[in-house]
Amino acid sequence: MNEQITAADLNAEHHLTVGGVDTLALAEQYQTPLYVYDTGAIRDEIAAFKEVFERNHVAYQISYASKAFAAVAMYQLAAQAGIHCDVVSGGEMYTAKQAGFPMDHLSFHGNNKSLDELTMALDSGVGCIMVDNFYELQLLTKLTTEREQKTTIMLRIAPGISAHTHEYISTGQEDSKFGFDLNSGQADTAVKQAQAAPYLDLVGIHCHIGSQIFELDGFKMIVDKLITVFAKWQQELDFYPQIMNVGGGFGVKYTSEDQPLKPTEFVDAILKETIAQTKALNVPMLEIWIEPGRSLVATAGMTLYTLGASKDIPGIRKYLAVDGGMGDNIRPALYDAKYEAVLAKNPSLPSEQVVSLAGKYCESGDMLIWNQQLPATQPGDVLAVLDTGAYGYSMASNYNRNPRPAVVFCEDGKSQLVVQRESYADLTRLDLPLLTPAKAES
Ligand SMILES: Cc1ncc(COP(=O)(O)O)c(C=O)c1O
Ligand SMILES: N[C@@H](CCCC[NH3+])C(=O)O
Repeated sequence: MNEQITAADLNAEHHLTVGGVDTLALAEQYQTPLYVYDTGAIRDEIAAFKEVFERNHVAYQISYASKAFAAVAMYQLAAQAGIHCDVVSGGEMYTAKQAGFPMDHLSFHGNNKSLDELTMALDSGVGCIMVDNFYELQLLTKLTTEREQKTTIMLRIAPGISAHTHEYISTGQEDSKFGFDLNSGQADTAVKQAQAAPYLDLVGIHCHIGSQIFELDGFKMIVDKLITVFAKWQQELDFYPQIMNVGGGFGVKYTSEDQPLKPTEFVDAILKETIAQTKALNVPMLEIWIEPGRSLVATAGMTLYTLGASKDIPGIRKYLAVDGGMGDNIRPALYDAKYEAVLAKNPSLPSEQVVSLAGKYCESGDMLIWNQQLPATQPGDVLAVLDTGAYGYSMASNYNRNPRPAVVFCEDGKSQLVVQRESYADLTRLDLPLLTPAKAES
């Protein structure tokens, strides 16, 4: 059996369950493709992060990076769990607002926030703006001065440290579009400008080195580098950051080949390094913020698909096609990301075939999994692709005019639809007919 599934995940009929709900019943009730989440697992991850901070007696904030999975119900779950959220667009901010999320618990990120988005953040009382560049700093200084509105900010710093991950999801290196460059002194200038802005309250420094990180080194390096800079800023600029935000990026296990540390082990190491370095450099102990996205939701989610066509090329490969693909999970095509799938009706059956799981989109690259071992299958069987909870639904598209799937939350044996399946009518809702009058036949 797939090592990510245990006997406890199967019910008496050997069907795969999620949050105690039978996945075959979910496929039947809500149709496929379907994103399903074990929300108890998300709550457990949040509780585990809190426990590490509390065990180390460090003041903290957990800010869920909602780009990983944003929906009204997810912001509500985050609010129930008492954590903050990050948003990176007017759309995410709006969704959080619609969810009734406390806006002062939002942080607003982005490397090109528009005037409209910044105004929306100020109008709705967003808790902290993560200023990314000089253009934004000037815009925000002007806006807050005109409005005479005190606004809490942090500066996002590019520390010049590369994380060992896919280059598209590595963000901390010097050559990055995000943040004020530390090594060239841009960050020092930004601190001075923020200090001079009458309505900006610079409470801390932010840094995020990338996503799906498996090693501690990068995190330890940013802690060391930031605290060294903080010591310098104390002396030279009389600037004492209260908060050090180390971002997210904690790697998760997608396949049996992945051997990540537990997300909480990353945090434990970050806290211990911070305690040691602040003591060593005589910097007051900092409040630590983290921004986990993937690690809160990835393994709590899976996607259910129904098998359809197959193509067996003798001596080459057997393709099995599912009723979704790159429109609901772009990660394999975009990052060569790996996933594993199981047969929902009995994940413990022995493997009888090696297949490659194709999507239904008009692209040869629309492949979800290469070389997956599976028991015997037939059209109509439900497959569960595991660990799709992060950057699946949130990066979904309507490519080929396929409606996006529904999302269902499951917990304690009960399921709840939280995002409806798009309909064909939804697809044309924003389309307008051609205005040019038909040419008269001559
Ligand atoms: C600023 C920032 N914070 C947090 C995250 C969340 O990262 P992850 O989903 O890898 O935890 C990201 C995405 O990489 C990010 O850009
Ligand atoms: N979307 C990426 C992660 C990007 C993180 C955003 N800064 C992924 O699926 O892995």
